[in-house]
Amino acid sequence: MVSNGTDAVLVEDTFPFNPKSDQTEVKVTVTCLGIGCIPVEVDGRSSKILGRRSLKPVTLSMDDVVGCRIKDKDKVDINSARLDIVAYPHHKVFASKRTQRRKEVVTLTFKKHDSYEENVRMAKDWSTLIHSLAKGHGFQQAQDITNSEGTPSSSKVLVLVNPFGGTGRALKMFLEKVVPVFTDANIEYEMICTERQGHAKEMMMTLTLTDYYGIIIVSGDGLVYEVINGLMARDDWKTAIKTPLGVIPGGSGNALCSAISHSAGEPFLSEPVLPASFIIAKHQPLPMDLVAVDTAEGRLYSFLNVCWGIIADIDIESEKFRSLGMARFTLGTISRLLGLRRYRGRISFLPVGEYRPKEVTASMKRSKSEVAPPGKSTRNVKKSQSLDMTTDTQLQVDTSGEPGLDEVGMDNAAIENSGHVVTEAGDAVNGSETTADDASPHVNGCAVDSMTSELPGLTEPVPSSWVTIEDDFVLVLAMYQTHLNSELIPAPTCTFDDGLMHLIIVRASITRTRILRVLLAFQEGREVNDDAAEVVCVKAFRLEPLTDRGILTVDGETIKYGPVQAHVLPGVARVMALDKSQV
Ligand SMILES: Nc1ncnc2c1ncn2[C@@H]1O[C@H](COP(=O)(O)OP(=O)(O)OP(=O)(O)O)[C@@H](O)[C@H]1O
Repeated sequence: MVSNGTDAVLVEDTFPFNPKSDQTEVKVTVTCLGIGCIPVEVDGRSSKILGRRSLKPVTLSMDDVVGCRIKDKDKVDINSARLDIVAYPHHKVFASKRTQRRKEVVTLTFKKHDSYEENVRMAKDWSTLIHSLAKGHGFQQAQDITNSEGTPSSSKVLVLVNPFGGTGRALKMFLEKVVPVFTDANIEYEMICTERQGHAKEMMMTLTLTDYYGIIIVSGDGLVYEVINGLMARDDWKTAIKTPLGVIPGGSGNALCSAISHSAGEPFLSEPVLPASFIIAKHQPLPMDLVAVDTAEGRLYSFLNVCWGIIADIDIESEKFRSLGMARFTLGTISRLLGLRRYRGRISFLPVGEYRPKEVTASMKRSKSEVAPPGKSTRNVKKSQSLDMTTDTQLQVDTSGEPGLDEVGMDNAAIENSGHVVTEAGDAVNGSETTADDASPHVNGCAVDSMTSELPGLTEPVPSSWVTIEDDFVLVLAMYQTHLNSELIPAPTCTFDDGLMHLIIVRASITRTRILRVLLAFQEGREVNDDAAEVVCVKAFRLEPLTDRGILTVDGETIKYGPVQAHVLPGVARVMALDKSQV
């Protein structure tokens, strides 16, 4: 039924499953619970009631089990002890190819002994074992359960609910949908509703963290950002930031939660709350990179992205339509495509491995005089007619037709003088010789990977090992999670702790139609395939906008417009996620 040679049986017994005491065999292995023949409740209804009268053997995967609970004493059979085992396996959605998790409860009745105490002790042993296996602790022997490595020291989590996040239903959602899963998974919690912007950050700065084994954020990315920056502002930030963070989608974008669901293989569809609650119930904290972002106003700690250009504009300018949920992004996209803006700027970065410029033809042919030294302005480089439109301008609004290369008929020669500049120490134009090993650990003698390391000041030149591009851009987006929101997946290959930023650069030579295609690729989680767009894996970057006005965001929050630079802090934080490879 359950056991095979590699999945040894840890405990087994027979149990009565009806008042006439028909016996059925139940076995527990590291990976599953195998039951000979027993009624199972699905969504609160018994399988008998559901019409499955000829009951078949049931196998519940430990991956789907969230917990067990000893039930109240039976009023009739007073010496028996009953144990509910709760799982959330996937079920097919009617008339669809999709599956959805649904609750199933298996009740085992322990009545071999004459006293309730002895029966309940047995039930508790089973409960402890199953509970530990459900959390992914791979015990080979039942007696190991007393030493459950990884069991948190505190028994409760702190839940922060932003009552105004997203469409303002976070509290109701938590009470109605999340609390039942937490109850099934024996999760104790303390809940606090945030009272104002900044409240969560203040709390994190003074909280006694040992009182909790994790912090659950029921809101959007804004509250996660506050929690992370609050933890990083503490004197004990090195340990504080290791507090596992869980997220329930109560905002409008929910990028982190979408990334967590995606990486766990749990589709973030019409019902994202149950999978998110399930993932938290499984409690498998994974390391997560943070990114230190230096701005003119100081340092921030970021977990999602740094964004400049069309996507930042869409995100921030559609804030006023927050009550529409995800629809606000669609509305914003249409508006920004109609009034397409290009931004002049300089992007410098430390690539991982060899950097091969995507839009190379122009750069390759460029004369030495057009190649700016790192950190030096190249504004006086001669520009083509079309790109002169945006040179030295404020933010440009293009109200003409398709604006890009296609329409104005720029050829390579024109591009050659267009002000696209790629610089790099050594053989700049032919691409860097830098290898992953060379690139990752040192920038001007600083270990970029080290949590204490610093990049040069924002006004100092970038290190000579960096690549610099000066051009007109439609988008510069540094991603370190797969998702931008629940519908856009610009960096599908990102993992929580890959120690990288995926720098997406879209030049202003792109047309509206092609931008739409890029956005479609983001929506479908596909690789972007456009001559004007490139994705570079970097350890650090500096972005210097050369327009006076524009929107720059970190994790969806607007920051002061001006130069920013960022570097990765690999795996410093922890997030409650599921490693699909282990599921
Ligand atoms: N009680 C409150 N009143 C007003 N603002 C609050 C309160 N609690 C938290 N906030 C702030 O609300 C802002 C928005 O919250 P959050 O980002 O979590 O939701 P969202 O913007 O809808 O989601 P997303 O960021 O995923 O789009 C955050 O900046 C947060 O600090």
